[in-house]
Amino acid sequence: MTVIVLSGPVGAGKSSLTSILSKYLGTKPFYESVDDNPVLPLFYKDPQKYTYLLQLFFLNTRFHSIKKALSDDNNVLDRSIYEDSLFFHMNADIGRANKLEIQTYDELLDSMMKELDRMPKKHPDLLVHIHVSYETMINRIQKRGRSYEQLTFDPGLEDYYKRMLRYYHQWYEDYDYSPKMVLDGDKYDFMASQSDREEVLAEITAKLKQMGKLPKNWQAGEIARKAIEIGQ
Ligand SMILES: Nc1ncnc2c1ncn2[C@@H]1O[C@H](COP(=O)(O)OP(=O)(O)O)[C@@H](O)[C@H]1O
Ligand SMILES: Nc1nc2c(ncn2[C@H]2C[C@H](O)[C@@H](COP(=O)(O)O)O2)c(=O)[nH]1
Repeated sequence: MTVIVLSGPVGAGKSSLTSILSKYLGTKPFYESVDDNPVLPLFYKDPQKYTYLLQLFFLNTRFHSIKKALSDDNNVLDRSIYEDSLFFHMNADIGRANKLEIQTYDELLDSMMKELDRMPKKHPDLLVHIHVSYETMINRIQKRGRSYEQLTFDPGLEDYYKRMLRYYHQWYEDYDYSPKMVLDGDKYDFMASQSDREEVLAEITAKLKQMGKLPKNWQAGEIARKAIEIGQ
């Protein structure tokens, strides 16, 4: 049973790579709740008011999806539960949560993590972090086109995203729940370039192999190769 979690800031390419990687490995993808998240647009409109509610919403949905993912055989998750805390504390640091909310959130997260002790496994086998520069992040956010994430919607998002990149830098340095690896999200265009896509997948499978987490005779067969052809 191998659980892979992707991490990275907004627009890094987590959802896209979750889809590609899960098809390639023949495993199940688990996505975070975005389009069906009623609080997300409210948060971007009025972060002061909705930070706490959004965080509870994400924690709740992520917890359910993690519980499912950790009891399944093999799967790939788009974002880790550890990043929830990064987001909440980043927002709290800019004054969007009060002391009581911070304390309640931290205690709730702690209880939920303890609850995961009862699962067949608590942490992923591998964290794949996608590193991107500010320029790449903004280009990808524009390309995806969710209106409330655009700088034109709120110019204050420039500071928010730059802060996010700094917090992520430190977060990745400190992360030690599982083996980890970083991909250069600026360098690889795994959406448009077939060779970039194959290189990224080769990096990940090499790491899994080195960890003994790839079935011994696993190699990309015809089905896997077909699944990762651009345009599939
Ligand atoms: N490596 C990449 N190269 C070029 N475009 C990418 C890359 N990764 C993602 N994209 C594009 O950037 C946008 C955001 O990607 P997405 O996977 O939704 O990011 P995330 O889930 O990390 O927020 C999408 O339009 C996607 O097609
Ligand atoms: N305030 C928070 N926002 C979060 C959290 N998790 C995700 N998000 C936001 C960021 C994006 O606008 C959107 C989807 O994230 P992607 O990185 O997949 O684009 O949701 C959170 O915990 N707190």
